[in-house]
Amino acid sequence: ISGKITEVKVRDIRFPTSLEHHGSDAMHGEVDYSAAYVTVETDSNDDIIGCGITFSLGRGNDILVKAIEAIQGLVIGRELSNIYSNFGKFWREITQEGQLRWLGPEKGVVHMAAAGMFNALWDLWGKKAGKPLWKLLADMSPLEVVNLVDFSYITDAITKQEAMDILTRNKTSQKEREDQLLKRGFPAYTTSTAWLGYSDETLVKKCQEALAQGWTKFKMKVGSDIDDDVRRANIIRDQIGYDRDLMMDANQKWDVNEAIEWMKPLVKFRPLWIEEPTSPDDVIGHATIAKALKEHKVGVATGEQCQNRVIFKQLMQTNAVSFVQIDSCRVGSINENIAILLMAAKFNLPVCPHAGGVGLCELVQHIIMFDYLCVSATTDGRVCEYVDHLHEHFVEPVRIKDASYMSPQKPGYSSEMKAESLDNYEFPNGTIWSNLIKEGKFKM
Ligand SMILES: C[C@H](O)[C@@H](O)CC(=O)C(=O)O
Ligand SMILES: [Mg+2]
Repeated sequence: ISGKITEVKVRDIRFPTSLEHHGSDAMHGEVDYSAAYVTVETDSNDDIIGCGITFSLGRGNDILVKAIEAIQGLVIGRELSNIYSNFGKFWREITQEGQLRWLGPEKGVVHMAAAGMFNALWDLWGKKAGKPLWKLLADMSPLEVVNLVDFSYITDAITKQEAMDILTRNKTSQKEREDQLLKRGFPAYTTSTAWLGYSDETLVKKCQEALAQGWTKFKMKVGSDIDDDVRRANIIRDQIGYDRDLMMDANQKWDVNEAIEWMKPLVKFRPLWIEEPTSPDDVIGHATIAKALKEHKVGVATGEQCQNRVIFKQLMQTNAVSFVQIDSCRVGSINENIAILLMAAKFNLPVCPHAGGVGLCELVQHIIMFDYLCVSATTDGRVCEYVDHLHEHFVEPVRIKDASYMSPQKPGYSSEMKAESLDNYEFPNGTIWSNLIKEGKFKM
């Protein structure tokens, strides 16, 4: 790939989802799904622009924009051939930059900023290669994949050679899985039916709509009030029955012992997992909860706010996680997510990605499809989250058929947003926001 990066732009894009309580949970009451939206331009004459996002809940999205601007200078002027010929090395150069790393390292705003930048660089690579990213990755040799990854701090859990072995053993059967993927897609579950701020009537209506659309796996929010959780779980089980799967998500609400206690009246609803029962940094706490819930056959899921591959490693090493929830915008883009997929394969744990928000479904579908084709090589016990909001703003929105993600076909990472949406939802001066502010519906 020839050419040089000439420009990186970042925009603060926000959607007023709080107006209808979409996205609400026990810790994040009123949220405005937002994207720090990155575009990367080059000096080639092909009009191709790499588009990437990183995700936030509204306030603070401007901080993400600033953090991405802080790495702009490290990217502008770089030759594409130099970046992509050893992408793992370039990833390390950016995430370990001697001054910026003090703000992380590899965690929080700076790491999410790196995710936004690398997501745009991945989109650019896919578009230049003329392939959707799942396919670009799937067509790489095991060695090329391994070279995308920074193995520092995880070699006690997985070596490069072990990663090569995992990728190599799956190559011969890859074609069959690709045929399956193109026909059937990758299995999904829905979270859109049971946000915490929805009334009981909305809950029933949304469950019925989802059942009519063929959904078989559902996630509900818990953790604000135990009686409320029991009532809502009853409503949902009444609607979906016990042949379908139900997952529960506490979004970090509890202390460790509180989580174990709180789950006691909920285990009778047979949740497949309890998600984020406690602080995302508490590895031992997750292990304690997982051990206590094992007899009830309730797994522990976590990852959407897991800061990097090191914490994922520890969660896996200590049996603290039963479902690994990678996220496309929290850790350092595809490069770091591949490290997590490889560790999950080594520890024999299913990866069930976190998605939703704005654009998270569009992006993470590529990663889980690559996992199916080249890393785990199975869909057994695997399911990718789906949330039915804001897809209309994307040039290639996700396609769901029979409760499965159908594989994206356009070149790139499906991360490009429509120009009109960007203009309307730019914060605070886009038309949507200036009207809301004028009408007094939003306070700065
Ligand atoms: C604040 C977000 O909507 C969060 O509740 C999403 C989440 O936890 C999930 O989708 O899982
Ligand atoms: Mg969650």
